[in-house]
Amino acid sequence: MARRLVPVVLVAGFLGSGKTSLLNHLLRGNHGVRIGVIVNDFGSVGIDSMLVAGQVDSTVSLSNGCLCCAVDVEEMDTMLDRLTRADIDVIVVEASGLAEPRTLVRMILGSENPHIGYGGLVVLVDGAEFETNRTRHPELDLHVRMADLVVLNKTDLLSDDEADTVRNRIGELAERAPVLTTTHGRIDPRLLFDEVVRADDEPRQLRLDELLLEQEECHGEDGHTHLHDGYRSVTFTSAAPMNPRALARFLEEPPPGLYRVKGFVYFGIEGHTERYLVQTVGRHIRFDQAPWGRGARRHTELVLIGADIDGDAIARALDGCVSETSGGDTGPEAMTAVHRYVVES
Ligand SMILES: Nc1nc2c(ncn2[C@@H]2O[C@H](COP(=O)(O)OP(=O)(O)OP(=O)(O)O)[C@@H](O)[C@H]2O)c(=O)[nH]1
Repeated sequence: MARRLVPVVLVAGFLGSGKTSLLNHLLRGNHGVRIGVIVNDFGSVGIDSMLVAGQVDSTVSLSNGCLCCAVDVEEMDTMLDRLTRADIDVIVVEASGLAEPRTLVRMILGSENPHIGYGGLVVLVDGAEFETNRTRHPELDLHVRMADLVVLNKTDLLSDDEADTVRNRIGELAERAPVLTTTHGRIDPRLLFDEVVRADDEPRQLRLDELLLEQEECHGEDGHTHLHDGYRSVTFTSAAPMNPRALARFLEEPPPGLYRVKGFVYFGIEGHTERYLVQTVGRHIRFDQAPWGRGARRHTELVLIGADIDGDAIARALDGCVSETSGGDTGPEAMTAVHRYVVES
């Protein structure tokens, strides 16, 4: 079996854009997922980590300033290592409002920890302050461009027209990244990580986050009804093998709004008939090879998740990646298109 990887999700955004709010929202509505948190405070007082909903055990706080300049890769690896040993399902790094996301992305992609995988760069935008902030800090445009997912926050402070204007601006910058519109960072956690089914679901004491969730539900404030915001998932299956070049092209140039793809693929090419597990976040692609279970039917099954995606167009594009419809090109050499993304375990 391929090793289970702990995704590391990076949450960035300018000062006050709503990162801590989003993190707290994830911690409260975690659907049983064990979330490890690295909070990167700017300055010597760990304010942000104090604001993170009581999850002190699983929080590693950096009180020595901005992550991108104060922590080298080895130090980051030590923190990630500590969290992966603690039986964590996902790690969320909240970057300080001044951190440079590019450095963080490089740190995760360059990490030598074999237990972690890149979980995506989420960039928050303060809808009310975006134009002012980007005038003063032009580098914010670059941050939005790099995002795998943009969260347009604080829309309660905007009229519909103003929200459209900011959304269009983000669309120009981020081109294909999905844009979620929300308040108080309330996005659907399932966009960032999978729900986990545990064998030990027997009666037990509620954890703090579950208590908080229950309290929110009592007050009718559970975010679930507001979460969806155009987010949806599409499933694709094919019994016929997939064309590696065509599928790689599809993943490299994902349709607008597509954020994640996960599942397994059957290429059926001589010497490459094993099961290829695929995970993408934005344009970051990863394949792992794994044997088929005994008696398992050879086929492809993908789940595609995004915001405002066109399910029919995606289905048509993937139908076009099935070998028999894509017109040949399926010799063993075609597998190089996929093998460059295979991670040896
Ligand atoms: N009106 C409104 N206020 C919000 C929203 N989201 C966050 N806030 C408020 O904005 C302030 C900043 O939010 P945080 O979540 O702390 O932002 P942050 O990005 O972690 O801030 P820094 O750590 O300073 O970079 C807080 O007072 C929040 O309560 C929103 O959608 N609407």
